[in-house]
Amino acid sequence: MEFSKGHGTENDFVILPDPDARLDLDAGRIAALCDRRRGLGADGVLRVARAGALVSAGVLGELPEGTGADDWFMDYRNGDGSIAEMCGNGVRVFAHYLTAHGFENRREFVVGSRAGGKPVTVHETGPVLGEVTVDMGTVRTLGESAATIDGRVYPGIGIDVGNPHLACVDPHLNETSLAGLDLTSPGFDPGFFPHGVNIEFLTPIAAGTVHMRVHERGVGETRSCGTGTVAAAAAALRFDGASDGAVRVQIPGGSVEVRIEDGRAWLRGPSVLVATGELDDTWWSAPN
Ligand SMILES: N[C@@H](CCC[C@H](N)C(=O)O)C(=O)O
Repeated sequence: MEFSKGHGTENDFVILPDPDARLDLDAGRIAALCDRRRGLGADGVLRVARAGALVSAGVLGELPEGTGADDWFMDYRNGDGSIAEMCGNGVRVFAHYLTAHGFENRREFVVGSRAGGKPVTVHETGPVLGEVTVDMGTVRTLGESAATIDGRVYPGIGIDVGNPHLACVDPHLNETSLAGLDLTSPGFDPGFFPHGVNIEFLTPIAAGTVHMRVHERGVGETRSCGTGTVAAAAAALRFDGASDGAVRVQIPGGSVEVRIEDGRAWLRGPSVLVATGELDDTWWSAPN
């Protein structure tokens, strides 16, 4: 069974080409595959399948908005095996993979996701390096909430980018103090976020840039989160009393550019394809 491995600003994924949606991606298998000791190791899995095939296989109940049956669908799974609606870094890596591996000849096309079809523009696509812009769609503000770390409260704003985020802009944070935060298990209000939440901690905008770290639902702290960078940019602009603008978001794994206009966001950043190989079928049928 073929796999590839790739990352977007060090948010890493195992990519499973499965155009006809034949694979059984149960949570135990995904968790074993993503485990950094007993599996290949990754923050998540991207299954590459036709949207129509996923509907026929019963993985999707119906075609998501803006997605055609022949569109490629990013069937995203978190490292713990849970399903998430969207992954911003994942879409960039997915689009790069499709073009670099001959699944797609166009440079502009739609990638299906559970949060709807996401138009992409592939600026560069080499065997290793890619650069992609994703039209992330609507950024929806959910209201004020807060995260806690070691009893300290970080006020934040709930933001829906297809998946849920709590973006906490703290004017007392700088790059150094941000690096010192313990993001093992930040607290949040489960009444506000009944399905869990991705939590971003960030500095205000200075010279067009924010510094951000993230704790992802279903994974833990990651080196980057694309949807999280969009939520962070929206929260940072709002902190400055603005709604539109371009923000460079610096994360531990690199940096990306987010542009927000009239409540819609675009995410531009790199993608790296690291390896392609074969998973052992015996291991896949009973991972241990
Ligand atoms: N890393 C992703 C987000 C993946 C999903 C997230 N953990 C969730 O459960 O919502 C990104 O780049 O956006």
